[in-house]
Amino acid sequence: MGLPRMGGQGGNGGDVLVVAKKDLTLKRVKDKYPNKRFVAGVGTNSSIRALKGAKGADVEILAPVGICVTADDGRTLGELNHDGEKVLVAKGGVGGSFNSGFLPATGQNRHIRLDLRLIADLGLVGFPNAGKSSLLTALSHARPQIASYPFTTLRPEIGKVMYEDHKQVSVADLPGLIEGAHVNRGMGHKFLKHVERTKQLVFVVDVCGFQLASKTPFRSAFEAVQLLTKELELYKEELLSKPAILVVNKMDLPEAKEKFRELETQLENQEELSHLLPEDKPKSFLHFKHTVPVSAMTGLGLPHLKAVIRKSLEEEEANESERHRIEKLEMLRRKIPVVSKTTWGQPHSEPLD
Ligand SMILES: Nc1nc2c(ncn2[C@@H]2O[C@H](COP(=O)(O)OP(=O)(O)OP(=O)(O)O)[C@@H](O)[C@H]2O)c(=O)[nH]1
Repeated sequence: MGLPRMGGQGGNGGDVLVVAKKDLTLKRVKDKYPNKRFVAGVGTNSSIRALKGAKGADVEILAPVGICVTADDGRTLGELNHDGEKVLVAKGGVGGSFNSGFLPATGQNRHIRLDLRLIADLGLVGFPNAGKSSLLTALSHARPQIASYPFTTLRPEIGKVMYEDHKQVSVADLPGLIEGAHVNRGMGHKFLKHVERTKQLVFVVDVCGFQLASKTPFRSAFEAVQLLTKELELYKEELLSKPAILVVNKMDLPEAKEKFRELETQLENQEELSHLLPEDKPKSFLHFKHTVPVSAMTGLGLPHLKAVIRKSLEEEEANESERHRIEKLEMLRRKIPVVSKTTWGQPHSEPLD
């Protein structure tokens, strides 16, 4: 409020902004703000000592880089592509002054939606040479570089998997992960930062295991799965809450079938076998929605993998829309007071539970 006697001007209300912060994930944002309601500070009235009242405190909603902010009418309010970028979502009301009869104006009030712009539906995660690029080529129309030495993939290569009914699914081949990627070894963070921007993960392992270099130890397929899990966990644990599919590649190699059976048994008994793993085993084991044996080279198992990918995405979409429906209902329930019919003339409100 302005102070009429002195022609004073009240302070403006604070603003609500969304601010991009690197290394944040959408899940962390959700957990941090369970109420999903943000109210900026009220401006102070003008007084004899301060004819112009102070502005109310702004509220900053921290969100991951790559966020698109939309209003509930579908209008895009802004995109945040770099750390520290901000978008104003609700402006505080202007303080009262001579022009407004010294009364303050109401601030903006908005429902917003935060969407992480995904680079692809699925992200291929695997140690170098597991055959991610070969798999992407075999599944889609991408033409990634393929070579028999590690780190061929330097940046995410996106391929489109086509289905007979023209449905398309995008798959990103993320640069080769190595042990210690979470501390930025190899392509470390460059790789890991993309993982958040895919809906689901596809772990790719060589059925025969791998050895990164002559000085590093040999890792079985089972160990590769656990080490990949550990790398993701150490970087950002919540990445492991994404649905995951395990693709066991190079099934054309001799003894692949026996090795695959062995891996299946090991995955069924992960807890009991944890003592066999290297010291840095993951805190919790991943349970894959599907485990699919393939050969990117001969095409074995690829039609099945395509079907599994689609099924998994559709299942998640159904879960997601159900979650949205429940959230909307919850929101309505909190917002709409019920006017009791029994107390005519004296409406009283009660929550709709
Ligand atoms: N036998 C066999 N070899 C394969 C198969 N898939 C890939 N390879 C070979 O494995 C090597 C590595 O394949 P890539 O597709 O480049 O592996 P990548 O995981 O993308 O490797 P990075 O780009 O380093 O992360 C190449 O020599 C491929 O020819 C397969 O199904 N069977």
